[in-house]
Amino acid sequence: MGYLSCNAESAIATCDPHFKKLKPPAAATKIRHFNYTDIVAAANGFSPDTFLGRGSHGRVYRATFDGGKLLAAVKTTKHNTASNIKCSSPAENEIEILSQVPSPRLVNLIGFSTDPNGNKLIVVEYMPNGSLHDLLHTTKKPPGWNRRVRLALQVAKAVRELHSSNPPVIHRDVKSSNVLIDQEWNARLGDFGLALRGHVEDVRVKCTPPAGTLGYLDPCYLAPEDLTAKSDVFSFGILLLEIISGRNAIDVNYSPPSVVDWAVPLIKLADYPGICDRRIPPPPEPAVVRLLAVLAARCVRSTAEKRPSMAEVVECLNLARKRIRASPIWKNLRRRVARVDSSVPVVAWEECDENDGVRIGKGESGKVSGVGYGSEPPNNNKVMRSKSSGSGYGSLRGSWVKMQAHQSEHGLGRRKVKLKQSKSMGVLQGSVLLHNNNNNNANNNDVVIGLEMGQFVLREERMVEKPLVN
Ligand SMILES: Nc1ncnc2c1ncn2[C@@H]1O[C@H](COP(=O)(O)OP(=O)(O)OP(=O)(O)O)[C@@H](O)[C@H]1O
Repeated sequence: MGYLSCNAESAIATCDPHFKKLKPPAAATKIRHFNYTDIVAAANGFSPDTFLGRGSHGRVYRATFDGGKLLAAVKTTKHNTASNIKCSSPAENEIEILSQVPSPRLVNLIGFSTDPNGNKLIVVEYMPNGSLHDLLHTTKKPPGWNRRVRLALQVAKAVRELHSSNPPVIHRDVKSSNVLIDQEWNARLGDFGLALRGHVEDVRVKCTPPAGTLGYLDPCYLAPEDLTAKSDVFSFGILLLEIISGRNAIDVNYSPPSVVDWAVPLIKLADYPGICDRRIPPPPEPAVVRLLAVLAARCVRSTAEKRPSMAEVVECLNLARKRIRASPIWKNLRRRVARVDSSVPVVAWEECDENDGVRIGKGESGKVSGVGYGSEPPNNNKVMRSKSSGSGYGSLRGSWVKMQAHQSEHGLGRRKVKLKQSKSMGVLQGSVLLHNNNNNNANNNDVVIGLEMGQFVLREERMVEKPLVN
């Protein structure tokens, strides 16, 4: 019983079994300075068969170094001439930050190079299973709840690690396309082009204009001095809503298009099934969705100070994960799998779930291809494809933000949509107690989530019958 809080900020290495399984990052070793000609050869002359994708700063290619021993991703970049502010380019920034905070939770830096035009090339660890965006929005078989919670937890731990490093790192671009999936299907946070390392009072942090991706950008972050770690918490909240609902941060197939404006009112009404991804069966424990939904709503609250810290977010997600794994269905599944093949270590199977076996369709170029959805969005227009396009830049009160437009094939054919900034609706009024909808499932350990005046309060306690009092 009691409010959730986390005092385990520095306990990653000792308390987290997942961490122990992770290999030490390549970046823990020396950062390499590659010859440009070696990079060209390793990426097969930047041919289409090595092309992985395109971002707002350039193209990404698969490259093989050291006689086939090292598989990496090479990010080509161009200096952003649109900005008249004297600062390092996103590529230089990424190299600087990633070389200082190697972690098995991040897409680590292996090395860098410079092309004949002076543009930087960044060599990072290769992530063979695409991005979380691909996994959520373009796979035939979207991930189930266990996998979703596990991925959310891994991202949360990555952001917590950044925030607790000294000096802290604020990522500023937490979003599903910047979460890549490694060989063991672990989530890794990448793309540090916009990240800032330093204390809030540091000159560099104070002088850097706001930046981020529309749809994920904290509405409180309008001037350099507004930046705090809570801006990453907001973006993580959007990501969590995306993970719960399977819909994009901004999606014109929904009304309202912003996931915050759409989901938070439903969460206020305790309509948790209403925000769940309809392509997958409901979670074995209904309380898990409540926990996730309320956590996401707390993260996107309009008052930054009232949002939880990433340490608290990790604590909540740990609780959600434990509840899924403690459910009878999940225990049965593990027991049955262990019986079928006793030679397979249970730990390996624990990472799978009811929707495992996700395969990402690859086009000729090796880029993940779009696949039709198995269910319909609320407006009953069948979405055949919902895919993040390359980002452009737009001006938001004098600052530069990436605009992540979502193209949709929607009866009228493909169209590009100009997006509006998403607004937070995190502040709640009124006092209400949200009971478990399915009383048959109630037991002494049920999670009861209370909504109190103006704020979400998350408690784990025994089932109670009367409303919470302030
Ligand atoms: N380390 C990597 N391993 C494998 N694929 C990668 C890697 N890094 C990026 N990609 C792929 O390359 C594509 C472009 O990535 P990039 O990070 O440049 O842009 P983005 O995150 O999609 O968009 P933005 O630049 O707006 O943040 C993505 O589709 C991503 O899946």
